Amino acid sequence: SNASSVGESLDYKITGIDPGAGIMEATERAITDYELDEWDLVSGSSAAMTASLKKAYDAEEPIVVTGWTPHWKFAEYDLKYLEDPKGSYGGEEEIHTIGRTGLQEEMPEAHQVLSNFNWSEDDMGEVMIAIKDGEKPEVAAQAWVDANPEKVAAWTDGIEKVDGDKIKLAYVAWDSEIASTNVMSIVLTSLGYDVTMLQVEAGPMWTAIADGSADASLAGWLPLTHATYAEKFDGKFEDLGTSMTGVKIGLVVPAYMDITSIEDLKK
Ligand SMILES: C[SH](C)CC(=O)O
Repeated sequence: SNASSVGESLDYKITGIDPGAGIMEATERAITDYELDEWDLVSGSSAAMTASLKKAYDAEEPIVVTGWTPHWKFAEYDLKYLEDPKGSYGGEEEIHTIGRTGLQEEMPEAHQVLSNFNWSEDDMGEVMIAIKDGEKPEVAAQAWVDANPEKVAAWTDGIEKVDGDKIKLAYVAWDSEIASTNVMSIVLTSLGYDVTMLQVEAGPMWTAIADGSADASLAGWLPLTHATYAEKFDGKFEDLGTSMTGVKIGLVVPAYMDITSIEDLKK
């Protein structure tokens, strides 16, 4: 029998996430860069992608997903990134906190906490995995805050409490940002803020910060992943710095697949 090509075994489909995510733009770039002409990128959502990943993995079937680190899937499954010799996905990425331009003068205390916010892949992983295992996001976040008073104090020490000031945090339902936004919501609430978490798609998230309808977001993946949004809204947002470095986006497959590079998808 003729050995089916990788593409045939995958019906030439890459399982993506929400269409506005930067990883989707990077994957369209990879399809061009690697001349994957017969391939289609299927959009959906982060939750749908992880459901498809589980289904394929449990059946030990082939699958290629748009993946990123940090993410609980690497703790759950034996996965690997496909090498990206043409650099379609960039190199080391960072998670930035972004704020609307008036934030510092109007909400100095929140601006300071948001600027101070930083945590590790392990910190985020604890919250993400608890949520994956069925915990409500706000419960998982509260448990992490309760267990890490010294890490939270490093963000909030010396910052005056406020009296019910309203603040709106915009985010996209990526597991990483569900975790960080729920933790920050709890921390800002402990400082007296009345916090609203606004879950939107990536484009509307950046738009909300730029037009001031949201105050801040912990979901700015830069320098490459959200480069298009950062350029589009240049001058209309403030970069409050990184909450995590050494993060990554790319194409991810189960370790049981015997391909190692995006180049191998052409075979
Ligand atoms: C899915 S990554 C967290 C961010 C992005 O791709 O826009």
